[in-house]
Amino acid sequence: MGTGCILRHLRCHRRDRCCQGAGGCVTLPWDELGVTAGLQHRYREQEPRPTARDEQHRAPAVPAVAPAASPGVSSSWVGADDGVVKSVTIIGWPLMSFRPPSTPKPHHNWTLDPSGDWYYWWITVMVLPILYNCIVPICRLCFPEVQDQLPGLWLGLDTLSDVLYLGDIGVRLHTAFPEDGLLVRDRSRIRRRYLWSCSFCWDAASSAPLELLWQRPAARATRWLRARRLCEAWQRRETRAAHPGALRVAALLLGAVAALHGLACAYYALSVHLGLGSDAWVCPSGTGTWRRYLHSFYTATLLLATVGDTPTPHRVPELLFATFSFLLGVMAFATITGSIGAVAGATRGAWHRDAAAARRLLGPGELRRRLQRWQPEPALAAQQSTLRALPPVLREELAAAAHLQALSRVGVFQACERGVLRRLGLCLRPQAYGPGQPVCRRGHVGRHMFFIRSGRVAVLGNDGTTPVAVLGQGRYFGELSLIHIPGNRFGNRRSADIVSVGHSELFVLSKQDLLQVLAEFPGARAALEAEGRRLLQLTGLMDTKAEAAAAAAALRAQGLEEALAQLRLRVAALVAQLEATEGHLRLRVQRLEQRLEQRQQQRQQQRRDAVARGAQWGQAKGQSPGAAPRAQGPAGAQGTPRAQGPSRAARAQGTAGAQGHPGTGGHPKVQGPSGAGRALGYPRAQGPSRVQGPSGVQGPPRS
Ligand SMILES: Nc1ncnc2c1ncn2[C@@H]1O[C@@H]2COP(=O)(O)O[C@H]2[C@H]1O
Repeated sequence: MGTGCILRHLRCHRRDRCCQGAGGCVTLPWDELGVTAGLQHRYREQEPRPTARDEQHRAPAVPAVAPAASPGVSSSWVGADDGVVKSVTIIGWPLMSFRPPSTPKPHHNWTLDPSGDWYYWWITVMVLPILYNCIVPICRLCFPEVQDQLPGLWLGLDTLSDVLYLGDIGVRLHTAFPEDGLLVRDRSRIRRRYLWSCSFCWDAASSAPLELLWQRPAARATRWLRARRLCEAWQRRETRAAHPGALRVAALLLGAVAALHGLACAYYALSVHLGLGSDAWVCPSGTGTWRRYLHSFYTATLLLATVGDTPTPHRVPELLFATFSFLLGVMAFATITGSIGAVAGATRGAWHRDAAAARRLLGPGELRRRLQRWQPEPALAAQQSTLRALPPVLREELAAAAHLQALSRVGVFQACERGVLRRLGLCLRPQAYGPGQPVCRRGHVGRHMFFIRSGRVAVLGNDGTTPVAVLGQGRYFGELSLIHIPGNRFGNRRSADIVSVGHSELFVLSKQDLLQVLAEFPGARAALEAEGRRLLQLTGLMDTKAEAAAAAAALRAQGLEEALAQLRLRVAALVAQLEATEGHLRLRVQRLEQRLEQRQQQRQQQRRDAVARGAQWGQAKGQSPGAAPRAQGPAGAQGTPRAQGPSRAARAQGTAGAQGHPGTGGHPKVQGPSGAGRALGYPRAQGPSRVQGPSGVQGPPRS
């Protein structure tokens, strides 16, 4: 939390309602949530503020529609606190205090906080009757003279311990219990939980008044069943002790002494049974009670410690007892060795050292109590770092193994193929949230979707304080702003504030990954969209007009797309036709050119032949040089009229059509294309009708 925020809080310290708005403080029903305000503010800014680009894509307006509690979603709220003003104090400084706008008049709810002082002192007191019942009745049973000497004292102590036992049941019926890191103070829930638990069975059995049926100290044997409470008391003592290691060693010694005491009593009872002083192994007779007890305790110590310095047993009961004691001793030795190792273990010691330092710094108060209840989540960080270090294939396998079970519990993915879940599992990032820590903030641009692995989150209403729904394990949220649902009034913005109720563990999936997965698996997308639409309709966040308009626009767009597709098809067919025609024409033009060339060659040959014949004819006549016939074209003599220069008509045609080129030996020029031919880009390709016939071929070049 920034300094500005703290100052703002200090300014509105005594107001009924904190300032609200972006960057300001938001009042939450702390008494309902049981959450520190500091946590709320600290994490308010967790989701990034919208960027300019996001602003462009934002929905037209964020409406002020009160989301109704959805019938399909549980809206029960647990963990309600006592409704008084909460404050956060650090080293004596009241940093902030909040009073909800409509705080109900606090009513006395007699419940004990299990981490509070009252409970701590009660359970410390309970150590005495439990120890009494574990140690004294067996002694009274095995040493009848002890029972007989002070019957009044034992009756009084028994009664007192029984009263305390019953009182303990009463205390347990009023002790709040933590759920997701929050205390449940609802008496009916506390009662129900205790009465249906195993603890109640043990407690009831340990308080059973069997002495009414059998007036012997052995009837109190069931009181031992309360020994579990002794362990709890010890653990609580440890959390407050400055030197928990020493406390554990003390507990170990106490346990050893109790075991030795029990064994000593059993040894004495066996000795009485075999006859006191009847051999060297049994307890000697003729001494006082205290002396006999000490002798028994000493022998039990030797037996249990497996020192082996005891007199040799001869009789069967003696042998059995000694063997049993040795076995017990071995087990006790192993237990003690292990416990000493645990005491020496650094991890817990370090935690306690840190916690003690933090407690000293924080002093008494709300924050200290919350710190005591706080449990770090080292597992998540370890998971992440381990996964990062692995090769991709192994990482995928591990991610699937780790997340598949949790993901398959998510309703919308239950029907999905395993491939979707595996793919999703690879993209998920676990994240832990503390009590009251915000996960999403209404109006912010959505960038992540969340799956609840454990714990619960509350969806807050429009006022940002009233929970409208509580989502538990296996549920998901934050999808509405990521997937495009036509008619969603909030568009790509969060439609509600979401806070973690207690300690919760979520899987976070980024928008990019979600869209990628949904693109690969359209079935999952359809399911998610259908579910989102249902939620929007239930919460009244669906703009039906916009939805209808979007549906109509989609229909129009679909029609246009279909028309466009048809148009594309027709164009493609035309292009194909054009290409075919073009190929065909090119082929024809080539063939015509070849034929033209052949004819031209033939005519040239004819012309050469005609000239040669003319020359022969002249020589054969033997004419004089003056009367030598002019080398006339064959047209003038006998030459083929075609070999002559082009006639006027032919020439006229030649200009329009293919004219022979005098300079190039009368090659006819193929007329350039016109119209479609030119459009084809083949200037020389002309239909055969345009290719000049032989009349177009010019006569032989003038030499
Ligand atoms: N009434 C509701 N019940 C359950 N979930 C809700 C309710 N209102 C909103 N949400 C979820 O809270 C999320 C807030 O962010 P989104 O709008 O992205 O998506 C929203 C839904 O997933």
